[in-house]
Amino acid sequence: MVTNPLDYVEPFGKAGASGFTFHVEASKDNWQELVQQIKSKGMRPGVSLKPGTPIEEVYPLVEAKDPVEMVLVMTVQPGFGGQKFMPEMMDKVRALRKKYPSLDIEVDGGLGPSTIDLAASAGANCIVAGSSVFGASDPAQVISLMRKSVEDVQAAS
Ligand SMILES: O=C(CO)[C@@H](O)[C@H](O)COP(=O)(O)O
Repeated sequence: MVTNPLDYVEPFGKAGASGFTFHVEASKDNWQELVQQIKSKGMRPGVSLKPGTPIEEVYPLVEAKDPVEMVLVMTVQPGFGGQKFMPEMMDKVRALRKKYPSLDIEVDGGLGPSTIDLAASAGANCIVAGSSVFGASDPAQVISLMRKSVEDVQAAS
């Protein structure tokens, strides 16, 4: 998380990033400008929220005339890898999926074989995973397992 995301839009765009996700907590006063700047640099805008932030805070950004295209629900406190997944964050994912059936919903923190089904069944379709992949003896197998969990939920809905 950075506290001044606007400062990073241009350098990230120049570096070739395809998406730019900023924290709603760090952009209360300028998220509209941020979204416009991100799009003007050819990147896809997303918004993230910390575990203590109510999900309702991102609704205006999803429903704006110039909307974000992805919501990232943090399932740990932002900062470092290897933390424990917070299952109670799935209430936020469920609320988002119910309200926005085709929105990209990402989860980040503590995702792996033991937590992926909870996230996928709640409606998450983009998964950030660090420790479970990089610490695995067979990373490709862990990725396949998680992809299948998401695909199985999508196929059933
Ligand atoms: O960096 C953070 C949070 O800021 C981590 O959540 C990683 O993005 C994912 O790491 P694991 O939890 O999968 O180890």
